[in-house]
Amino acid sequence: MSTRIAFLKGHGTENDFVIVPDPENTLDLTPAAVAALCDRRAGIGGDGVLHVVRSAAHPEARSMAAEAEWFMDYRNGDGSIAEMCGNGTRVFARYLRHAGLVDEGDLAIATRAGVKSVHIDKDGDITVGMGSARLPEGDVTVSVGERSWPARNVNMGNPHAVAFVDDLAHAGDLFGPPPFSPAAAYPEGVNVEFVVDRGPRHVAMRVHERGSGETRSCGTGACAVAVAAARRDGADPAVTGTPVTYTVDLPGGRLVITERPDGEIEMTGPAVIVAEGEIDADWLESALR
Ligand SMILES: N[C@@H](CCC[C@H](N)C(=O)O)C(=O)O
Repeated sequence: MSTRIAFLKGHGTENDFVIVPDPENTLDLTPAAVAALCDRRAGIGGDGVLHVVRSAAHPEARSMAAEAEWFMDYRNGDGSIAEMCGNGTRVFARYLRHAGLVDEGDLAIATRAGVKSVHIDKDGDITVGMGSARLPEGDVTVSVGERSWPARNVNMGNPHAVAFVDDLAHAGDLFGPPPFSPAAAYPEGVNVEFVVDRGPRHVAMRVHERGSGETRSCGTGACAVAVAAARRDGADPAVTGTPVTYTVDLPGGRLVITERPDGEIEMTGPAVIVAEGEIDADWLESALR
């Protein structure tokens, strides 16, 4: 009988994840193993993996252990490592609650982008304090087919290029990453958001994620879009002293993003656990050969 590895499947506005609880960090989750798990035909399927580890047991999180017991070791679907995943943080919190490891209310989760404060509401939604956005200077152009748009650099711990377009269909079929220039703008790659207006402080977007392709939602992307839209609309909470809220519609659902005068950005949305089971360790091993 082969060894079994517990897993769960969850999503946040249809950004879906394979959740692998591994409190003592005993699993060797190589990039190839992550890609095999995320494969939608030969594996379980997901945009990424949420490796659930005690902060004290992970070399990248040990320094955060006093503030946050749990570390979200997030991996993209192609096995690459990303600094932060907004939807993943909500789903991670939902898992901790589901497993009885935390209560409803406030908790802290360690990520590669620092400790994030999370609130699990009784009504089911989860709010994540995403930290503040950085808006690096520099002009970037994003292209799809014959069309090109200027894009705004927004860093939410991970990099984003936000392009306002007339029609989300202009983003085309995002099988491959849309080219951007200059290439030097994002040496580590970038997540690209295409945005249209839906109404006052209400936008809709599509996203091509670094390491995962087009996904049905991206939490850090929605925050980047809200900040880019606010600056375009002349709204800066740091200047006015008033919080600004944008509703962001994504193919997989809706997120509400509030930027406060101190720069802190709060993202609120759903997070769902849909299944749990066991991975056959022999299959995973053979998938790596
Ligand atoms: N889907 C995530 C972002 C995941 C990381 C991203 N693909 C990257 O490489 O930066 C989210 O909800 O924020």
